[in-house]
Amino acid sequence: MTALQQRIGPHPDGAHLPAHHEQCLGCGVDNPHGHHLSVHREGDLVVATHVFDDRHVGAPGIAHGGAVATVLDDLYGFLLYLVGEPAVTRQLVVEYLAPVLIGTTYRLEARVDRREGRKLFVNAKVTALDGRTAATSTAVFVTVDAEHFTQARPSSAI
Ligand SMILES: CCCCCCCCCC(=O)SCCNC(=O)CCNC(=O)[C@H](O)C(C)(C)COP(=O)(O)OP(=O)(O)OC[C@H]1O[C@@H](n2cnc3c(N)ncnc32)[C@H](O)[C@@H]1OP(=O)(O)O
Repeated sequence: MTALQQRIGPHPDGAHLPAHHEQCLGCGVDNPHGHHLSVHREGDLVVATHVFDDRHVGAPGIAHGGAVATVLDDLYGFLLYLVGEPAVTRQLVVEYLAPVLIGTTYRLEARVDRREGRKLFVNAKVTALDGRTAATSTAVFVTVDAEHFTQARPSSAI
């Protein structure tokens, strides 16, 4: 079994989900520039509790929109563990409803809305602990085979 197949699971409800790989910008524990996203499964949802820090600032005190998009994109990448197949982002849409504040705790959650062939239509939201939604998102992911991930470095495997 490859490392990718092992990561894909299955994973039971409540389980902590493995990072995509150690250097992943969203979730890799060894990436010093990364968000170190920690994600678990809640039924059909993938969920993270997350705090943006000073490395991800845009306007003073406010997370950069690209950083928020990065984290949402990576969170979607955990849905592949529920789907049971690797998939990659084809389209990512973010609605920034309110500033996402540096040093503030947010709940991030994502789910698969529907599947049509290889296309996964997914959605997500970023909610402050007082219940206010700071961002919503939709995306289209497309399932791929394992060879997709060896295009850049044929000898590498994830
Ligand atoms: C452990 C695994 C690691 C996972 C890491 C996750 C990290 C977080 C997520 C990411 O950051 S992924 C990185 C960013 N994304 C990419 O690098 C993907 C780059 N794009 C591609 O490689 C190709 O475009 C892709 C593999 C996604 C699709 O190419 P294909 O040639 O295989 O498919 P095609 O272009 O025919 O499109 C597939 C289907 O999607 C449809 N489609 C494309 N864009 C669409 C769109 N915007 N909305 C709706 N449908 C869309 C398209 O019409 C078609 O529908 P049909 O199958 O019904 O014909």
